[in-house]
Amino acid sequence: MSEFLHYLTAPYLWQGLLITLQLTAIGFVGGLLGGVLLAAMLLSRFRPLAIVARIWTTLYRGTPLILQLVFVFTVLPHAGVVLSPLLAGGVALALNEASFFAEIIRSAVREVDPGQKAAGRALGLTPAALMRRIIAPQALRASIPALGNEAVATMKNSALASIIAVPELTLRTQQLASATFDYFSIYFATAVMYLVLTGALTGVQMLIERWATPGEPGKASFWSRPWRKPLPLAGSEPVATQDDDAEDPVPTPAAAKAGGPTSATGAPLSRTQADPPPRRFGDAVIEARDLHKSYGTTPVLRGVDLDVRQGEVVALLGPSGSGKSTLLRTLNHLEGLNGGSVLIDGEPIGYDLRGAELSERTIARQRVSSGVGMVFQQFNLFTHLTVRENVAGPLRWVHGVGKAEADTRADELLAMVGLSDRADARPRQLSGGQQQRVGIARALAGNPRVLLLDEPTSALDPERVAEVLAVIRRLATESGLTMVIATHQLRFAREVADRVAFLRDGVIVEQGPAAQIFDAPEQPATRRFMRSMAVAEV
Ligand SMILES: Nc1ncnc2c1ncn2[C@@H]1O[C@H](COP(=O)(O)OP(=O)(O)OP(=O)(O)O)[C@@H](O)[C@H]1O
Repeated sequence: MSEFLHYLTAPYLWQGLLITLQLTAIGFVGGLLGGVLLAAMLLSRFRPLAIVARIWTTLYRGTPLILQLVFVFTVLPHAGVVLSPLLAGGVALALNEASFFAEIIRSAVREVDPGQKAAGRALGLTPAALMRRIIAPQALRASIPALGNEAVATMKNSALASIIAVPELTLRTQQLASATFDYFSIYFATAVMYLVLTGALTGVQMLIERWATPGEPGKASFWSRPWRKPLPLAGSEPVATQDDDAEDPVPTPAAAKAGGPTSATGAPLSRTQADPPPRRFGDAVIEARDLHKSYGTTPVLRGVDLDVRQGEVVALLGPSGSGKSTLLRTLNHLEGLNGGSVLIDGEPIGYDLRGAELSERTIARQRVSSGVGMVFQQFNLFTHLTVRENVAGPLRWVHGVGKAEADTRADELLAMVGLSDRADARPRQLSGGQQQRVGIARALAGNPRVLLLDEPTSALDPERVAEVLAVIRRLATESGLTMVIATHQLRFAREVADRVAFLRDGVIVEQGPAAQIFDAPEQPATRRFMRSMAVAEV
């Protein structure tokens, strides 16, 4: 025991430990930076970059680290790069770890909910803003356990640097044991040192995980650090609270009544209905012409024509799979087209005048200037942000509104949908109905001219449907907002829609005033659908 304690405190081994820590730090930090770069290349749409990154990761993951160490140490000097053993060991470790980090980061980025990515795009976030504000924070959080594992692996792998004479802990252990023949005590002391270090790394990982997990009761949260929270503003307190189970929780959307939400100062956030862009095609805000869309070889839209006029509420009805959601998603170019065109206020969206698809960055700007907001079936709230941040964030990142003003605006909108008291909650702490009301508030924040609602109540429990329909009903009847609603709620559609378009197999088989389509549909398919849905709704 005394030998063990003697070696455990031996300066010779502690110096080795210090070098092990240095190697680990170089390997981890360098590996992380390289991993981010490689992951970006792997995810790039520019195929040559992705191919280079794939070859690199295959080479580095497919060959032993010990060979890579020798390679860096002995081959680089021939290219005029002479590194000390410590630096060569650190660089070799970093190069090796980079390919593992790249795969961790790549898969974490891919795992971020595609619905949230679609919501970010629909809100007008550019690809860079989407990555920075929505994808990276969530991917980073999801990567923490795997990154922690890699930190431990880097430390253990650093022992292999002894092969190029880096005097780290393992090499010194071997040297000391060979000189004293006291193998057991020395190796035991070294094992304890490694265990303490790797245990400390695991502890740090767990702390970071706790810190970065938002909304866990009793846990400090990276995303809700006190110093990140907005200061309370005079008059910015939510003005109404609402019972979760209330049937009709919506105060009057006064801002929307006045032509859509405006900023806290009363100034337009991006554009206003009082100052519309010049229209070239009469009163139509949306003009969809001969839309064709296929997934693979399966046609989903087969020549859809749809005009929506300013202030009109159009209900898209049709059997499941008829293409309602797809049609809505083509209207703001969340889905590209195989044929046809969409004009918003006379301007094509997604394509230039020659029909070439524009860059995502340009399309993001088009989405903002065209003023098309969207509400999703699955809500698609940003799960790493609070309710208020979900509404205020896009205002800041897309419309350039200051934080205080954006928060005030968010609070106004949350009051409007009856969720003042949940502004600091995380989306997963809300019921489905509440989440959808936040989704509506978020879509209204940018002062849209047109609101697309993609089956806004389909994912809700029956008892939550009424609260969301109440919000939409108020918007439809009081705000003057142009709306296109895909829905299976016939009674609701009949109540709010000015016009109904009935889709079947990717074609609008009948469209006209709501009363006519509901009371006297001309097409047998429409009649059959209305009959079957009426039975289902009884
Ligand atoms: N990303 C996709 N990849 C492949 N097929 C898809 C995709 N999205 C939709 N589809 C298919 O396109 C067809 C139309 O889907 P869509 O969601 O537009 O219909 P819908 O009328 O909205 O249906 P529902 O009322 O059930 O939501 C369906 O057959 C669906 O399986």
